[in-house]
Amino acid sequence: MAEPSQDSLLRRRVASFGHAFRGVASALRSEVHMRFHAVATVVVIGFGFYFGISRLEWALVALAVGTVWTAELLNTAIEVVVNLVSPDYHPLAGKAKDVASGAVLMAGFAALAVGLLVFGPRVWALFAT
Ligand SMILES: Nc1ncnc2c1ncn2[C@@H]1O[C@H](COP(=O)(O)OP(=O)(O)OP(=O)(O)O)[C@@H](O)[C@H]1O
Repeated sequence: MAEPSQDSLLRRRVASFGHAFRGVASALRSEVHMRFHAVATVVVIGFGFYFGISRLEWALVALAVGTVWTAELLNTAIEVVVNLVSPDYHPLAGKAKDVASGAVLMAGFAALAVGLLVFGPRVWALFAT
């Protein structure tokens, strides 16, 4: 069997990126929580520039933001699959959705901790002066 050419491998990679971005756009359209994360991300990036946070702090913020987006996207995917395979009530369907939501909650707590540690003292200093 002939090896796929470099050209067709590249085309497949580009197509995969297209599918992935379509997934993010689709989740943004259907999930109000995703839109909330998008707004929160813009606000956090704005805060980062405003307060001139360090390179390491940017890395922590990027990790926190990325983790929340990842958890929310996986939660959305799980919800969609559960609705597909179990449109009727089933305790396991409920458990799958609850556990997936739990992942978003945990990522949110971690992001909150990063936000408070990085921005908390700076915001506090603004009001204390
Ligand atoms: N098919 C089902 N069988 C049993 N319980 C379900 C089922 N669908 C939903 N549930 C229960 O209802 C809760 C909310 O489900 P729903 O599909 O409304 O998610 P959601 O509120 O849209 O989630 P999110 O807020 O993360 O978008 C679930 O976490 C689960 O406890």
